[in-house]
Amino acid sequence: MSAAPPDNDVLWARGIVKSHHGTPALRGVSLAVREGEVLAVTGPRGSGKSTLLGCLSAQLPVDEGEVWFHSAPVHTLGRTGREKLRRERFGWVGSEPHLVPELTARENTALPLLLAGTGHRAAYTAAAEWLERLDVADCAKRRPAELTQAQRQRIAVARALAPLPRVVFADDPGAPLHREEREQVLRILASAARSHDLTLLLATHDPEPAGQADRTLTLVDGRIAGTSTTPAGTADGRTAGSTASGSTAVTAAR
Ligand SMILES: Nc1ncnc2c1ncn2[C@@H]1O[C@H](COP(=O)(O)OP(=O)(O)OP(=O)(O)O)[C@@H](O)[C@H]1O
Repeated sequence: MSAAPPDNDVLWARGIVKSHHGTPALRGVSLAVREGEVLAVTGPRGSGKSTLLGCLSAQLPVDEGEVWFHSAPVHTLGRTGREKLRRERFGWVGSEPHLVPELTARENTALPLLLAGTGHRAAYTAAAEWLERLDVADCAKRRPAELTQAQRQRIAVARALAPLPRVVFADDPGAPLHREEREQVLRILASAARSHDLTLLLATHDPEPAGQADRTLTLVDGRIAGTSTTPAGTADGRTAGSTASGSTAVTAAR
């Protein structure tokens, strides 16, 4: 086993191999994610994006390789340790919002805070603030069935961000939305992560959201095929510094 990764890397992985029931999904992926970075993971359908986010977010155990969250070796944790890490440090936004149908938008947003032991008043105040930031404050008292898909997805983003996790994983969060809504949700997600100094990993098969990211990794067939960086201070889709990389993935990813 190697020593813990450098302090300024919030996530660090080396040689991740992962198969689903014999189907290879990741074939040796290495990367480092800096604290506060917005990292996009792109690639065609089936290239391994969801599996990579699953392994990095402690949802899926790796078959081979190492995953570190700061100085904690995630790859050695059992199921309980992985659940605790996810609950306390990570946030997740998927392509479906999966809200609790019986609860209002505000109650859904407050739920992870309440489960983590935050007091009722503080949890509901934070939930209201996040709904406001996500521009869905007027939905606070409505239940998911009364809302549009775009509103539900914004509430799922508010719910993920409200506990201020250290890392937010977003797996194709714009997938069910029309282009304009998708771009808005991704922009809000990226800017909320930046303003609260959260690290954001955003998986998508759509190359456009890469413009919101500091850096973009491209996966092809379970391997990192390239990485590109967005010039400092811009998040408008201009990219520079592309590399094609396989065996030098760690160097390229830093
Ligand atoms: N639960 C599963 N059971 C079997 N095979 C799976 C499972 N999940 C993923 N796979 C396979 O693993 C490979 C990588 O899938 P993954 O979902 O990680 O890719 P992806 O890039 O996220 O795809 P998409 O853009 O369609 O979401 C694919 O070949 C996929 O069919």
